[in-house]
Amino acid sequence: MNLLTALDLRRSTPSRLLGEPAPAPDQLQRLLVAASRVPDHGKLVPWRFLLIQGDTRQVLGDLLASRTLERDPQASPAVVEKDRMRFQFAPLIVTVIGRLTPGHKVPEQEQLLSGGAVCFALLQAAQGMGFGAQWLTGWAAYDPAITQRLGLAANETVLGFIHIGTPKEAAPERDRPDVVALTSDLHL
Ligand SMILES: Cc1cc2nc3c(=O)[nH]c(=O)nc-3n(C[C@H](O)[C@H](O)[C@H](O)COP(=O)(O)O)c2cc1C
Repeated sequence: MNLLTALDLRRSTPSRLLGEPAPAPDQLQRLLVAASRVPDHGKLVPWRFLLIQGDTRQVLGDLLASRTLERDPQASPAVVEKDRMRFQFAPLIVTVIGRLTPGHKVPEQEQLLSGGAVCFALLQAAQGMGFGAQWLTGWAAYDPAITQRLGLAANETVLGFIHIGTPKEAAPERDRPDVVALTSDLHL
């Protein structure tokens, strides 16, 4: 399949539809290498990967559940359970962490964009290898108590939790943007 066709066929597989098997270690390595081939102004490599897999997913889910109750003691059991399960479906979550260099001549926005490109490339690479994937953040990506437990430094931020696994069923399609309506010519 050529690249253009692959782009046309890309879609997310919701994490709840993802299961075993996960990419094997050599496949994961291959995915990360492919995803790292992104534009990077200043060659800062302003991102890194943190893998969440195995029992750690359950531990993290429990952490999210207790944090939810800490943030809102009135949270319903359904909400708490949803948070407990967030990392339970896909067997592998690749956390893409932005590592910003403040004050650099390359603006922080561009550093973040390079990391965003990594997230998107990872989705494409996973699908290209026959896996399904979804880019998720959710409140946990921005919660200081959680990001501290993930080991993020002060200049780091979660750009995405990329859930990867084997689709249990075909991913749903959704309406796509009307590019004609979104496109105009510059007239000066
Ligand atoms: C930065 C970012 C964060 C996202 N976080 C969430 C999320 O927390 N929950 C969610 O349901 N979708 C989230 N999405 C949307 C999904 O990744 C995905 O786009 C959506 O499931 C539609 O699938 P598609 O990729 O086939 O368009 C996020 C997307 C981006 C770019």
